Amino acid sequence: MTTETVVDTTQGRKGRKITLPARPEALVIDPDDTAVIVVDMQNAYSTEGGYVDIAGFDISGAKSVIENIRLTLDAARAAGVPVIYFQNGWDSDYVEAGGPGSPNWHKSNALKYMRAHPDRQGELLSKGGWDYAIVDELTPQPGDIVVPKTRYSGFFNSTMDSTLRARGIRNLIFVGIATNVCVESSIRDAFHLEYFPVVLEDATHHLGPQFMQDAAIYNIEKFFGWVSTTADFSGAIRQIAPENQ
Ligand SMILES: C/C(=C/NC(N)=O)C(=O)O
Repeated sequence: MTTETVVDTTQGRKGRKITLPARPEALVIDPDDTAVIVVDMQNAYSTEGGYVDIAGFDISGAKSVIENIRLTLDAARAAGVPVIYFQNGWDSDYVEAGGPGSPNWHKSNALKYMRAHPDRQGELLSKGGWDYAIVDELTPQPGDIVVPKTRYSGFFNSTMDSTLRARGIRNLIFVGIATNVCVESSIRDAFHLEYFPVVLEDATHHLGPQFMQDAAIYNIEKFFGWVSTTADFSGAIRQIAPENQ
């Protein structure tokens, strides 16, 4: 069992340092090496009438998560920390979704729903459509970066890794939906690509039973990263906001 109480991600490099309260250890991070990653905050996953709602998943917790993400993004932007959105979906012909030769064809609940309800064909997770759009409460702002993705992990078939490396970003603060699908998938790949992933547990929502949220947070804390909260991140990053200098 580790006896560390603080992990210094800066490894002694010069630069600004803030301490982010987190589990299993607090993290010392350089805000200039840090970005907030907003995972798939689209109508598809957060809004009544969107894909996961009509597919039968419970999204009743999404509204509070949207508010916590809004608070997180306000704090990040005020401190000059980059905000990067993942946006999940495919072209309107679903070529990017893969055909029957792709496991995605067989596992995607959106594709399966549209095959069972042909009148909805072309509506779910289709680029340019309402379901694919970022929710109104979290519209990307000037200077934010939007990275399209076509699978659960934002590090596959996307520009994400080069977008981060080009900016020297190594600490990734994850918020979004779903904790146990695209958030955890992206955190796992971030970890394997040598990033320091942190999830803000009260700014994420799961798909499925409550124990899936608990399991995903356990997995991240124990094996793939660190866990913090909206209040702890906002409080830590506020130290470097220009009005507080
Ligand atoms: C099941 C699912 C999850 N998406 C996500 N953003 O976690 C999907 O996209 O079909």
